[in-house]
Amino acid sequence: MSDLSVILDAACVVAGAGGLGYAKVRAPRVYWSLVGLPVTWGRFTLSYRSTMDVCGLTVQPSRFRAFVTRNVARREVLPVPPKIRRVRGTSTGLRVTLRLPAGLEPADLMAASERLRHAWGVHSVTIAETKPGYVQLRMTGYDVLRRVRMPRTARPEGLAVPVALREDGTAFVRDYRKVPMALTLGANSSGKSVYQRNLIKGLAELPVALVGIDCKRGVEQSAYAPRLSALVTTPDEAAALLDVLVAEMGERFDLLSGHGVSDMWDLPEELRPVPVVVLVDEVAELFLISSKKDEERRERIVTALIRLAQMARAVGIYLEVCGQRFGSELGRGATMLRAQLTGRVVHRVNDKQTAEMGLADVAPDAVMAAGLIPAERPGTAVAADSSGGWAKIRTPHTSRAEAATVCRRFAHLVPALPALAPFRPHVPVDAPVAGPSLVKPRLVTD
Ligand SMILES: Nc1ncnc2c1ncn2[C@@H]1O[C@H](COP(=O)(O)OP(=O)(O)OP(=O)(O)O)[C@@H](O)[C@H]1O
Repeated sequence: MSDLSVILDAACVVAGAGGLGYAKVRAPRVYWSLVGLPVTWGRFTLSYRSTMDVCGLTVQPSRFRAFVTRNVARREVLPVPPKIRRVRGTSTGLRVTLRLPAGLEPADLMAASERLRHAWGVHSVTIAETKPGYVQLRMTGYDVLRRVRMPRTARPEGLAVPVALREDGTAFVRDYRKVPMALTLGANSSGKSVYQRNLIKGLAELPVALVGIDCKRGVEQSAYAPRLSALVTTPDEAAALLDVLVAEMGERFDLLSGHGVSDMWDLPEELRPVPVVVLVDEVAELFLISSKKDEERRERIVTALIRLAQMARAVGIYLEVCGQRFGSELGRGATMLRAQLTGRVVHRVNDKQTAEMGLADVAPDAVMAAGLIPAERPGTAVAADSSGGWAKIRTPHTSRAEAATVCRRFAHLVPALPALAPFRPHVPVDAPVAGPSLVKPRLVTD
């Protein structure tokens, strides 16, 4: 009898260990919550002081503090690490808020993040400054970018769309009011279209006008036609549409000056024009020319894009440009336009120059990270902006059909914008959701 119970106990232990091993590989979230989090929390609590000490993240307390707390001279008190303000476990890692003592700055912790990662046995440690004097250590227990699951709280709101997951387990949010103009670069099959799909899926439920410029004959964006205020699929149509957008920008500036304000968001809500997001797929198609006649069109397009990129933020017109490369080889105006697109997302690239085109001017440290994105991880990218900060991100896998379904669901949100009416794509009432040539763009020219 006792032999049997021993065997049963052993079987339970083996099954339990096997289950945990399986969970570690197949369900890392579950494994982290059951095993990783308590173990890491314990390890962190027990070794915090000594780890910070060996990593050089302690400072001698001030004379006043030494006297008040210990009633001894400053030199007799041990150096102190940053004060722990809060420790919080999440489904992907551990967040620790620290109050920095005088003499330490966020950069000191950033420089030590690799050492902290090893000390606490976690997948990654990133440091974010939350407010002056405070930082958050964001530890992840496992590789959250292997299978992307967006945080439940990440919802589109205002003009901000959570579009991908960062390496530290938080959502990467594309916020048009903070970064109005952006450029997405990447090699073939690196995940640019999926990035734009996630963006469109989020934008579709917000009160914005969406404008598509897809010179690959609309193969990607035609599926989103029900939610688009305008869609053009050839460079000629794009030139006409961009002229209209520049005229719209002028009218909106007249409105601002009539009300004595310099930004659309300062207008009373009832007077505020609807924000417009212009999504340009494969921007090189707009720059390339094959004849003398094309040259004039190219000039028109480039001038309009530069004017919009330089000024349209204040009147709520935003550019989201996507392409494989975007450098001086595209001709006059390309680098000038690129400089205005300060939000950058660079997917896997074929050469270092492309990574430099996308990142060197805003976040030089990120260039190397973009060059290391593996081909077997499509959708992975480096996101940066002119603040100098950057993060590795990966989009959730969203199919074209999924994004198209969302666009149909929110088709009633297409705002009335008379200027764009001639470019409104015609959507057959009973059209299938994501057929390759779902809609015929309709362009009415005078
Ligand atoms: N986040 C992701 N997770 C998993 N698979 C992805 C992800 N993003 C993209 N993929 C896959 O990678 C492949 C290429 O993606 P996508 O079409 O977005 O690339 P692209 O850069 O737009 O390519 P192209 O320039 O050729 O149009 C697709 O099969 C897609 O399903």
